[in-house]
Amino acid sequence: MPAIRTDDLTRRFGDIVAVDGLDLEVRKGEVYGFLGPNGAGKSTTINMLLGFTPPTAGSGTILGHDIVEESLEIRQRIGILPEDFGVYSRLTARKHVEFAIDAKNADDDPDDLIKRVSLTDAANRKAGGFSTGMKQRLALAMALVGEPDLLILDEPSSGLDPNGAREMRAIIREENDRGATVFFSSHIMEQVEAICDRVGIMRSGEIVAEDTIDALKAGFDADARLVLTVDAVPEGMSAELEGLDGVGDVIVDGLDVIAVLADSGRKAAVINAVEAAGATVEDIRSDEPSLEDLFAALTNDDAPFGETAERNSEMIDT
Ligand SMILES: Nc1ncnc2c1ncn2[C@@H]1O[C@H](COP(=O)(O)OP(=O)(O)OP(=O)(O)O)[C@@H](O)[C@H]1O
Repeated sequence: MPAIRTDDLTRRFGDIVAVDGLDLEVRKGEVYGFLGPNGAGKSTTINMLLGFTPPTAGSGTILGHDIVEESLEIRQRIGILPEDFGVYSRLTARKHVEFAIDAKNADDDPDDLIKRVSLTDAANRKAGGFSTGMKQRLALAMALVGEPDLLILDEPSSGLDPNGAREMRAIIREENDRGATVFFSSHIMEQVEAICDRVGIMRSGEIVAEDTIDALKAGFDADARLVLTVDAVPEGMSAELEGLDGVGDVIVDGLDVIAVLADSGRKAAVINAVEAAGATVEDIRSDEPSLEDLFAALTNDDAPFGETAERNSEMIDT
């Protein structure tokens, strides 16, 4: 039985199709990153999974329970960190965690959970005065109550400082090591790359690619980024290079000239054009695309990898 499964899950808001026939399967024990640009439908999907938003059509299960009919059973077994977590201003952090423990009939020590999210110094303060990152830490402490089988986290790192983001990663790993499945949405590619077993990339309400990050990258042309180190950058060279067939963006970073190639067969043409412009090429490298490049290719029509994206056999037809 998968941790999460959806069949043709759909949600419309008037004329807007926020989630369009989504078929998703998150396996037990994996860390699954749910990616997509603003407005792609991630939060709407999560809200349907959590029983906050009813689907217009389709169905879904979490740990075998129906997301519409059995949301109470589901809540007992999962930990959630919703988008826009609202605190009770007049209650302390400890009271919030105690509430969550009572609601789940769990026997956690609230102070242990508060310590895990580094809020010990603020445990007795009213949450109304908390910063965004502190509220996020508090929400995470509440999500961890009762050793949930599945954690569903909507942008868990939003509002966190770099230390907080690192701690969040560590907690996700610890929870996964204990056996929990983790499903989270994020815009932070380093975070995703560091902890996900698989990712699904959503666009306009549909999943456009789903696989391990390595497999997704392998489907792209590894030579797609050409980095030339030159002795000088003649004026107007970037514009000239961008005008070449098969060449997308050209970025100049000091004496490095980075050309994004839609066609990796155009390397020689770029090198010739750089030398024709009066520069000497001192070093040549080809970089593999980053997850950020993949994301751009799959979610942005103008992105330089758009054509290669379609060639990836792992890509799902849209
Ligand atoms: N309550 C609502 N009423 C009307 N439209 C909505 C509502 N909730 C979401 N939408 C629309 O549904 C689409 C998907 O939004 P959603 O919030 O799910 O995207 P998202 O992928 O989570 O975006 P972000 O990364 O910005 O959080 C958007 O066009 C949004 O405007």
